Amino acid sequence: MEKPREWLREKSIAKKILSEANVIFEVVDARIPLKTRNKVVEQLAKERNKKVFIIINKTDLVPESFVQKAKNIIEKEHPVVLFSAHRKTGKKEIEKIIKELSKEKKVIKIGVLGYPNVGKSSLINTLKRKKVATTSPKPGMTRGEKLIKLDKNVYLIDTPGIITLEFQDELAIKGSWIPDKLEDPVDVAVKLLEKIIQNRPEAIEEAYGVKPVDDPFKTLEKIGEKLNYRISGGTIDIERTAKKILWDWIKGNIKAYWL
Ligand SMILES: Nc1nc2c(ncn2[C@@H]2O[C@H](COP(=O)(O)OP(=O)(O)OP(=O)(O)O)[C@@H](O)[C@H]2O)c(=O)[nH]1
Repeated sequence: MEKPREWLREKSIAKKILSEANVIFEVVDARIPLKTRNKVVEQLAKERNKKVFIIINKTDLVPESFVQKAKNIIEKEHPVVLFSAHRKTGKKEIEKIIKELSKEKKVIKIGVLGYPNVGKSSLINTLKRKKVATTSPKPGMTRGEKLIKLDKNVYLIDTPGIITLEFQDELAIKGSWIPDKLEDPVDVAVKLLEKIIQNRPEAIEEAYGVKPVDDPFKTLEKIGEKLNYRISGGTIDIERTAKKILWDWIKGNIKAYWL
């Protein structure tokens, strides 16, 4: 099958970074830590013998026991750091890793990779102690790669999110696709609600004050009703409700998580 040009461009960015970097920090989202691991990036790193550290970011959004479970699974393959750019936890551990790495080589270049919106720029800004990378809840805000000097002989390579060949729907559920650009936001919001209902239904009640029902579409309607999103004639504006739910998910306003 012919690959879309976008995919080839991304894969070539990933390849370039993997050849330039001595080591990779792959950032994942603590709410969906296994789903936001990028298999293409990890495979490319393996082929090039580059060590991968998995930085589980946004740990402030999930319980400690959940993230510990994810850590135990991922640690079978790669070293893991539990991190929160918002709370600045895990920073010392990462600095220790960087210190160790710089003992092995004269110049260290760390490629920071991961899906859009997982917090790559936030990680870089935390390590740099000031804002050098643009952060935004809008996925895909980092454009082009950037070399950031962290210390004498230590550099970070900031990158745009690597998503490779995936469907928009799956990306949106990973928080990596702008809801307004989806062809069918209602369908995606229903899939997301289904996941939330399966894994942590109380997150819906916490976010919207609405008790979820087994049927995710009915739950979406109930949320729209509660938000009072209506179109002329008074019927629920399903599409607006769907986009609101997807944005809330991206922004971390819905406290659900799964492996
Ligand atoms: N709750 C929480 N939110 C975070 C954390 N780190 C980042 N975020 C939020 O996640 C969103 C994305 O963060 P960025 O640092 O811009 O993510 P990125 O991976 O560089 O994004 P792209 O530029 O789209 O590739 C922003 O709204 C951040 O405020 C964290 O530790 N906890």
